[in-house]
Amino acid sequence: MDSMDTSTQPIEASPTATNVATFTPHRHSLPANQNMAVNSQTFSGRPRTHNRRISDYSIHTQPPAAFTNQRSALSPHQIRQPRLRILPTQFEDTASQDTALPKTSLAGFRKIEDGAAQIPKRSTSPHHVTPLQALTLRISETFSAINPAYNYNPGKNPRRVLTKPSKPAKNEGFDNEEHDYILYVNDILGAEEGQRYQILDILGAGTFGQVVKCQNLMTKQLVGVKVVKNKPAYLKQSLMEVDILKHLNTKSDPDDQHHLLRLYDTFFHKQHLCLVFELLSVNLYELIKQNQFKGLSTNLVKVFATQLLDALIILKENHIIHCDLKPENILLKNLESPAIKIIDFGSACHQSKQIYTYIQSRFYRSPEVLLGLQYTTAIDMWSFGCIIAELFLGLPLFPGSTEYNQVSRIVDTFGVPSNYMIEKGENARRFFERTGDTTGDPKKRFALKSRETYGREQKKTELAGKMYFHTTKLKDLIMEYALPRKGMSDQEKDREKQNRLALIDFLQGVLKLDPIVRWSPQQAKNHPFITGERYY
Ligand SMILES: Nc1ncnc2c1ncn2[C@@H]1O[C@H](COP(=O)(O)OP(=O)(O)OP(=O)(O)O)[C@@H](O)[C@H]1O
Repeated sequence: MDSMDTSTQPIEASPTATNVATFTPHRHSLPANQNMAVNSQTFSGRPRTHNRRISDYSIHTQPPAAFTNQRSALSPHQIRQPRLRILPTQFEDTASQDTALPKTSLAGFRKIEDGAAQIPKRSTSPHHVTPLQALTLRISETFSAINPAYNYNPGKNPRRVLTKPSKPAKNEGFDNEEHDYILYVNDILGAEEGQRYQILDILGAGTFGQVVKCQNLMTKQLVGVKVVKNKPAYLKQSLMEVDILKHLNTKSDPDDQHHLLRLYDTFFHKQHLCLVFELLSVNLYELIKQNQFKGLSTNLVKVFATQLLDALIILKENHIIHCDLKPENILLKNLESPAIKIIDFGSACHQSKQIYTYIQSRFYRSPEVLLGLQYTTAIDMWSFGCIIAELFLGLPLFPGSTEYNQVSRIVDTFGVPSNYMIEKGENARRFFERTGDTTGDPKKRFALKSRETYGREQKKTELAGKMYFHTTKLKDLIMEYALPRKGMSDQEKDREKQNRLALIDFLQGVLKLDPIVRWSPQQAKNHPFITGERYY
């Protein structure tokens, strides 16, 4: 096992693990009583790359009865494994024909984003104060009315801390033990005129630091500020992110037309590098989750795919590899339209200056990286294919629980890679062995080792991966997923069928095992799934 592979360990295995996402989907198609009889389980997934996070998510769902007997043994840290299955015969109202974002999710996001929505509304009468208002919003006035000596001074309020852990430990007490700057609401980042940012809220925390919503005190512009950890390795890698974003923003995409994050400014605050970004909205993983993991319509998937390909063309032209493309790193610009941006260039590199071999988040890790081959911008196309399938299906296409499990899922769907990939790949002989069989395809002389053989050789127990779908065949998976919708006309059914056939062909092109023949973003952009031409 790769020494950096944290995939088989519980989440605390990653020294920098910071993000733990908890997901609670339920399926509308289940009877209400089944939805209530929740059976909560967890699986460790969302692995991170070199020294990066493992997230862990819980899925609360009741499995369709037909599949309950297909469960395989659970690993100790997978005791609450999800048992979500897609029943081919199950009809769901998922495939909306338009490209609007799912309505339920928007409502959900607004609630989260607009804190005011949760504050009780004031009475329309200027004089009337309800008891609830008197004891909440107007508590200070109420105390003053009771005791004229009472004097409320907001300056004495305790500062609301946004960083976890919040105990000062390093950098003269400014940082916690994880080298993160301890952030408080309303504190100011930066000191120079025009570069002072008031902290409003936390947007996310990752391997490299924390991202906070801020307001520029001079221009009043709202921005996202990444406050990088105060550690040389993170600083060095983040300076690379700055270089790449500056190049992309100024040279490759000066007019901001290609769905790449904008970097506005950089400065240092108390020895922390701060990156000022345009403020974006929720990520595509959140969108799938808010849609109860049901998957998005083919039309909406197409809209996202087109924008991603546009961005990937620019990256390829500039020989830049993102190295960590996944739904969490694709953000909606706002909640009103499906416009997206790619973020997190913290793992990105120039194709000719590769530093790491252990890259990409496991679910989206390409065959060449898994096998330990030289890699190119084609690894982002593999991640792209996995993301597109996930947007449609609502669940990851290859949710590998370990590196072996990741490889075996890919082999189950697409077969064994060509001889040359296995012969040249530094890690390949861990997973594959030569077959004695000289009949059949001469380009395929290897077979995947059995789980038992792999476990014995690696001196660890390799557990069977969980099946989230009823089939490993891509065509069946796409064609049988929640179709047909109730009330669909024959014409609509035919259009949906065409869309799906085009999607299958598209995915087969961008998910080619061999990076040399895998489609480039430009090739993929000309496919009928994207152009809308009829697919036969
Ligand atoms: N410009 C932005 N606008 C809104 N939210 C953002 C923005 N940039 C980042 N975020 C939020 O902050 C999170 C962390 O950001 P980012 O992925 O850049 O950090 P990281 O430390 O590199 O994380 P990772 O561990 O995934 O590499 C994102 O998942 C996202 O939710």
